[in-house]
Amino acid sequence: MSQNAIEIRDLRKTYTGGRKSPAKEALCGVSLDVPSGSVFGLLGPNGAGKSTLINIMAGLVTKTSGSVRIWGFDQDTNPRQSRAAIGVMPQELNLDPFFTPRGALEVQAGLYGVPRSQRRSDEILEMTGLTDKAEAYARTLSGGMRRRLLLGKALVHQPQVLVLDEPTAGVDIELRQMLWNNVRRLNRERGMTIILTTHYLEEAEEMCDEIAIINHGRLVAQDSTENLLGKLDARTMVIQPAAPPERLPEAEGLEVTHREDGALVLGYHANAMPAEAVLQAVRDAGISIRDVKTEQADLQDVFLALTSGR
Ligand SMILES: Nc1ncnc2c1ncn2[C@@H]1O[C@H](COP(=O)(O)OP(=O)(O)OP(=O)(O)O)[C@@H](O)[C@H]1O
Repeated sequence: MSQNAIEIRDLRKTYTGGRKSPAKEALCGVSLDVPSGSVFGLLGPNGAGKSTLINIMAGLVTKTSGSVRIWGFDQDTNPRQSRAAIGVMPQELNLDPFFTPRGALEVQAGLYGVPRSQRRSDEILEMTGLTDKAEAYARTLSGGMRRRLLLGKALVHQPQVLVLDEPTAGVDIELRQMLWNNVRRLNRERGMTIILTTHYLEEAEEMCDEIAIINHGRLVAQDSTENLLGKLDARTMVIQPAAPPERLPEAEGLEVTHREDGALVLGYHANAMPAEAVLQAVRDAGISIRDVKTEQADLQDVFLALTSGR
């Protein structure tokens, strides 16, 4: 087993256009490593290329060029093994309405060549909370139940890598909790590598060890969640002076603006300048502080900084 669950090199995808639509370059040379055992977040604005990337990994979309290795198996030279190593929970609730959950799991296991003796339908139904509905037609299942069944289907062949495409988009809090608890358990107890896309940045912040941000078909950042948040270390300190200042604080790397309401807005980078140094610059300017507030970056800021205006 390689150290990386997924290794992608210079991956490109151009959707060929039709008579009315021009060709679209959805991925413009993406290289990406997903460490095995991690919970990995793939983030980006709409149309960035996330689904294209996931669908190529899943073998559902054909790449234009580049290479994809899943669990050490190259997609081109070892298609069967690389496909067996990955399970995908898609975004769309595409289920055959006339299958029961148990039937759908059995068919999926059959497609992956899982021998009957090794099928785990009962266990998966239990895990996804569908035991009671095991024999109900899929068309009678609620949206939440369908989503859980899609998770179950992604797990029938016990893949080492589980990919979740927007698993919690539009789902209620209870189902979201259940999905995340399942995902955490699969990651912690079975060491399964999890790759997910989400629009909920707090969710990525909470769940993911590592995050890649993609925009316009290019990777714009990949790092541990902690480093990514640390990198964008822009801070703002808002100070209400006790009296109108005679001069403004000065220090290298400190940006100062004076607001109409008298407040001083101090912009600085926490990695280069501790808050104490900012306060010292304020005191050095002879300003006594009536009130102080700080704001720090969250993933939303990182995301905006990396994806806006490009
Ligand atoms: N089958 C297709 N034919 C032509 N263009 C496509 C096709 N699928 C996607 N695209 C285009 O490729 C680009 C990337 O789309 P993709 O669905 O991968 O983005 P995404 O990041 O997953 O967005 P979303 O979050 O909205 O799902 C978009 O401009 C999209 O319009």
